[in-house]
Amino acid sequence: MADQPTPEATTEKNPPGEAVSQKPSSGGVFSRRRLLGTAGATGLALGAAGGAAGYAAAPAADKAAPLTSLGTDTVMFHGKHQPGITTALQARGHLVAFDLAAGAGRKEAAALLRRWSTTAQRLMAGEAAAQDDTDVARDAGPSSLTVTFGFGNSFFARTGLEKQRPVALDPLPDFSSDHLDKARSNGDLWVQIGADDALVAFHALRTLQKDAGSAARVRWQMNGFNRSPGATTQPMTARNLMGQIDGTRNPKPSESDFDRRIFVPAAGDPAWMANGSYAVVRRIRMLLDDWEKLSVKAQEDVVGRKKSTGAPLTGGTETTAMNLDKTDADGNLVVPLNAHARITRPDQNGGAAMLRRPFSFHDGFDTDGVPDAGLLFVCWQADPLRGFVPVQRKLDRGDALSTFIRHEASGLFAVPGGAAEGEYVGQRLLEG
Ligand SMILES: C=CC1=C(C)c2cc3[nH]c(cc4nc(cc5[nH]c(cc1n2)c(C)c5CCC(=O)O)C(CCC(=O)O)=C4C)c(C)c3C=C
Ligand SMILES: [Fe+2]
Repeated sequence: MADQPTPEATTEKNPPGEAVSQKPSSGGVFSRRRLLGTAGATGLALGAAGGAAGYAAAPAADKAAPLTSLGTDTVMFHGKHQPGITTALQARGHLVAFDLAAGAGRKEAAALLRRWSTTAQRLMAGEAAAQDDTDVARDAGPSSLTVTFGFGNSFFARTGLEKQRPVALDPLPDFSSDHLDKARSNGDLWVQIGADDALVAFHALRTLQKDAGSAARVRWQMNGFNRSPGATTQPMTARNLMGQIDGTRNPKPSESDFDRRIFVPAAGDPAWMANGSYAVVRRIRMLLDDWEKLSVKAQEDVVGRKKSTGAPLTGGTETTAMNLDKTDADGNLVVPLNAHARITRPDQNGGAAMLRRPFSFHDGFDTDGVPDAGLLFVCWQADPLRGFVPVQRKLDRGDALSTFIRHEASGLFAVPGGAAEGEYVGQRLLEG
């Protein structure tokens, strides 16, 4: 099995938050975003850069120097893990859940995952869809397109695979602050699409939806975005719609416990989830009218970090360790007890950790002018009971940020390991 390039490339040479592409032809590693002088990533990297393949390649006579390398950046479909987990944040994202159609079972699901995998592989390589391509992504390279597939709890009963359902897919507990819309939650199948070009991302979404044919129909869809590569003068961790630097303390692939925290072990249970991960998806509305009324100082107390730099309120730079015990001249804790960045720390939650890989969203304004905007919070972990659940329980009991956010939809999905060459995603489940 060809592993995806491991993100060790995020080393001292590449500051936290920088995306790195590997260029297999030269064997060397170069950072596209360093070349472009930008970032907007989570400190996670990867992607093999290659020439734009398939219909993205212009006739030789017309070839002009590319404006940037953004279009040619390619992430590999085949690998130990699925793409879109440790891949640097992309500028555009679609999250979409499908339900199997009445009468569709294991056979139809297997055929669908086979079709989807073929499409994902082709599109991620910059090729056209196998049939009836719409030309929407024509002229563009793969633009770091990733497609990631997952299974929801309800998938297993519908396909007669109950015995294969992981315990980790048991429904998430209710949280007292939840305002969940069931119609926009969960689903039999989940697809995450990310790309640095909006047309490339839409093209993938539409192609995969057409591939579903009569086997499955869309249950819900959410559209998100992040900063575009090249927008900042230097590599930086992304900001969210509250203006905070968000992603600083994500686990790093270079850390020794990264794999253990984020991925199911190769010998894990059930066997078909080897090298997979569990994705928790939450549509979190930000109450921006209230948030924006706060002074910057008050906003910083909510999080426990400086808004401008992301540094802890106890001093230093973005990556300086937070001094949890530091007090001011009046004896008050500098980082308040309910500050979000204090209470979400693994050392305050029995070691619970997750990899946050969100997209921002903005779905217009309500009739009263209130923005329907926030965070499509996607987090990855080897086991939600040792990742999202204990931390969200803690947040539910008293997080300073909770006054300014509302969880509106929720999903939990089992995302199997990456497909080997010649395999489709989920084959070990569907044909095991
Ligand atoms: C249950 C998990 C979490 C939810 C839900 C959540 C929502 C949420 N967070 C921010 C903004 C920030 N979060 C930050 C850190 C942080 N948040 C979580 C977990 C959840 N956040 C964790 C595990 C951490 C890291 C803790 C640590 O290891 O120190 C930060 C600080 C900077 C950073 O480290 O990323 C910000 C800012 C928003 C806006 C939000 C919901 C909309
Ligand atoms: Fe957070």
